Amino acid sequence: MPERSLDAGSAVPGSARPAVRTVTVLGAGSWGTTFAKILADAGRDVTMWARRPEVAAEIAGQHTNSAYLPGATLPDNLTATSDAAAALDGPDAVVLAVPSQSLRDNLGRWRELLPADTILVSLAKGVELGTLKRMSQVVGEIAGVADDSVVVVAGPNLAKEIAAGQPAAGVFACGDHERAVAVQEAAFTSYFRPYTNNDVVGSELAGACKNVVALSCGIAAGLGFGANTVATLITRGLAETARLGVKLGADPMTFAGLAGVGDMVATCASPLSRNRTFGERIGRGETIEQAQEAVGGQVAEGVMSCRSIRDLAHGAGVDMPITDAMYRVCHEGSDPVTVGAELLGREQKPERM
Ligand SMILES: NC(=O)C1=CN([C@@H]2O[C@H](COP(=O)(O)OP(=O)(O)OC[C@H]3O[C@@H](n4cnc5c(N)ncnc54)[C@H](OP(=O)(O)O)[C@@H]3O)[C@@H](O)[C@H]2O)C=CC1
Ligand SMILES: O=C(CO)COP(=O)(O)O
Repeated sequence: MPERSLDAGSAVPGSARPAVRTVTVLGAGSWGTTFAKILADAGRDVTMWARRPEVAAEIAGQHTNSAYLPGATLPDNLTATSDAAAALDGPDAVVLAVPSQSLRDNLGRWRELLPADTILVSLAKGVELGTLKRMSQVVGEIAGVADDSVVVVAGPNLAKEIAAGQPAAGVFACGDHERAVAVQEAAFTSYFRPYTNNDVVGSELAGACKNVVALSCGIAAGLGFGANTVATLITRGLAETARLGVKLGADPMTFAGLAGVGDMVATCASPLSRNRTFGERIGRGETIEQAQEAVGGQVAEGVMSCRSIRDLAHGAGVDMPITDAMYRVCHEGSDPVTVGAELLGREQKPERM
């Protein structure tokens, strides 16, 4: 049984707020499936698109997604298909839940199928290689909508915990407050509490950058270092994230919120994080390929985003030493111990710089 009635998302009479009663989630990985479960538990009729027919059949027939969320049972008002046209037959909102570097290609295939005026929601936490665009900018370009009309989901949201019903909060950022509230209402359950925020730039950059910092925390753990080292990386990682964000127009307070410190702490500290796990394997001396295997074919966005965020920071004239270090480890084959020593030995400076 859904927790909330289907009327919960009705448009407020006389208001510009769109109603969100039916939702399509494009992508059936860990977070896509968990977010779909949240929406269904909140009373929405949800259709998922999975690129592999067997995944769609399992979700629709058995109400499970054993490859991504073993042990979780999905609600009856959540179904799935591998036919994108069928999935996109008139939903009030469309949630984009594929990895960042695949969003442009996937969305290009779906563009003609998107219903007019549907609310587009982005779950991806990354910065596109080459274009250095945030995900809402990619969506804006491909779907032909204003970037800040896209609702961006951020915050400390490790999928497996939320799928198990553990309490968490998220932030839904959008330049159009009514759209953010419409999705907030559609995703409010007893275990997931969404907040709204109008800082799309800050929320997206916070979500992308923390994956890179989580790699560094994983490496530190893999090298055998303890809480002081991890806390130092979290704090200085947040400092360089905020430096980039503010330079690119973000509200500095976003980095003190769920999208900032919230997600940074959850991802950098949890063994459930794919990025942290990836880093830990590297710290233990494994190769990039072995580390990728450890995350079971799932996406560790920081591995690609350390390159795009580094390029973005260079272009903006912002110093991001931890991101630079992760780029060198992941893409230039640098030794994590040497890179760590260089990070510590940088020129001394005041904390707030
Ligand atoms: N997992 C989490 O806890 C959270 C994840 N996020 C973010 O959400 C986004 C999606 O993550 P998540 O659901 O966890 O990802 P997963 O790696 O768990 O799943 C990716 C999904 O996208 C599909 N897909 C479609 N096209 C591609 C492609 N070209 N390459 C790879 N996969 C493709 C995959 O299909 P197939 O199964 O066929 O490979 C799969 O259904 C990421 O940006 C992530 O950072 C945000 C918050 C929490
Ligand atoms: O974004 C996440 C938690 O908020 C998930 O992090 P990972 O992709 O590292 O698992």
